[in-house]
Amino acid sequence: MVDATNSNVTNTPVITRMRVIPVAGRDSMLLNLCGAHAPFFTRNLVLLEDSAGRTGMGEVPGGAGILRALENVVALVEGTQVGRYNRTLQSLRTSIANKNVSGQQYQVTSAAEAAVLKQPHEINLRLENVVTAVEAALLDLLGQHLGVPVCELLGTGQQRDQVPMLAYLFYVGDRNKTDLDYLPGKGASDDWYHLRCEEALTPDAIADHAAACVARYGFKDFKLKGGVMRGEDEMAAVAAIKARFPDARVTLDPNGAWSLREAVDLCRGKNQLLAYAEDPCGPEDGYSGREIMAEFRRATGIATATNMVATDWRQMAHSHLLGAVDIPLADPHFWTMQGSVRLAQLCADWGLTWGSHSNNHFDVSLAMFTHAAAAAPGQITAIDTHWIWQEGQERLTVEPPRIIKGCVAVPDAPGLGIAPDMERIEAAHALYKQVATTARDDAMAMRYLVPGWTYNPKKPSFAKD
Ligand SMILES: O=C(O)[C@H](O)[C@@H](O)[C@H](O)[C@@H](O)C(=O)O
Ligand SMILES: [Mg+2]
Repeated sequence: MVDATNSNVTNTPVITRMRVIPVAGRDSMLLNLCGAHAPFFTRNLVLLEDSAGRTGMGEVPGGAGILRALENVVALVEGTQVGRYNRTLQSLRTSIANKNVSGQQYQVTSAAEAAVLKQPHEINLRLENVVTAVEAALLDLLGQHLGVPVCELLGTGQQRDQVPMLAYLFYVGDRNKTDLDYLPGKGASDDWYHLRCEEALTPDAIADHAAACVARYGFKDFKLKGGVMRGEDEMAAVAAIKARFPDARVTLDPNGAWSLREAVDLCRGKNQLLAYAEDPCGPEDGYSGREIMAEFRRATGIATATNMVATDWRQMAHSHLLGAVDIPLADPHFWTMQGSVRLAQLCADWGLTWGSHSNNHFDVSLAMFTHAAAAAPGQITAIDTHWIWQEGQERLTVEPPRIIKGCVAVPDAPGLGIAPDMERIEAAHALYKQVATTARDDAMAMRYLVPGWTYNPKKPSFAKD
């Protein structure tokens, strides 16, 4: 009898080398509930080489914990067959679960993570990040082997040719008040390249950012990161965007900083302004974030989105029973690419709308988002991407996907449709070695603007008392 597990009897290529490369890129002083982005962000890159001489790529959040976990699974990936990618991913899940990754330190970097850290889901998110890095690279290789784009290998295959993205706007702090190494935007060739480096704290400044983004990328959808100013001021900023682009879909995401009462007061009757509300409120008074979001939704009639209260299947089930969330933001980096598309299939059948959350990322992740969204059936909402803050100055691939008319065209090329630029990758790795601390720390930069500043999940970070 033939041993079907023997790699000699089937003919998909074998993984000959797995490289895990931590990389860093430059960022602006973006404000959020957790503080201000430092001048550098980090990511973990996985490069898989196979016996056919091809390279597959995957990118996930930075941080020492994920890096170490990825390094620990190299032996489980090398020597495996590309065609048996699910078996390989399953062996990763088992191995990581057995090693109990929760024992490692994981630092709060964002409100989303802060909420998650209070719960055991932290473990799942970490595990899925590790799995996704390898999954993306394996799917990239399988797609190249079969001659089809990755989206054809996900769910029921490619559903669209264009993936809508949103303009992810932030309040921006004044980098001149720090001695940190933020890049100046002066003299940049494009309005947006210049503006994204300059202070933006008023509704007008935010609307100027929106306009510069539209001019460069043609967006029709906007999201403002809130949890920074007073709720009224943030709603005024949304109104300012809407005044310039009346047909646009606009949302605001204070990362659960508002109380239920505040959120209802701010949003009730604002259906003309807000296309939906992203995590307007969160857990309070002994009620879970899902329960509070459900109450918000009933009280305002405004659709809700989240990357905080429905971040895995178990939370998703509770969320659905409560009627808490219309738009789960199923970021493939923590749902896995296959998991994110499975959730999209469920959304399509259950009358929900699929979307995706993001963090600062390079162009490999942009390709991963694009393929997951391309395979999402039914109606989707324009997906988050931080890429506009990096586009034009950062890249790890030869030719990054481009945002044109608010969309990324789904590549026809096999795999993820990207090719590594090894020079750029080495440079981003060198930068990492120069600047990386163990984890992202948004409080550090914020303390330049507000001495002694500390994180409070229920207090906008930059609002005057
Ligand atoms: O500051 C940021 O980049 C954001 O707040 C993210 O960290 C966050 O995860 C966000 O994208 C979100 O939607 O919650
Ligand atoms: Mg969010």
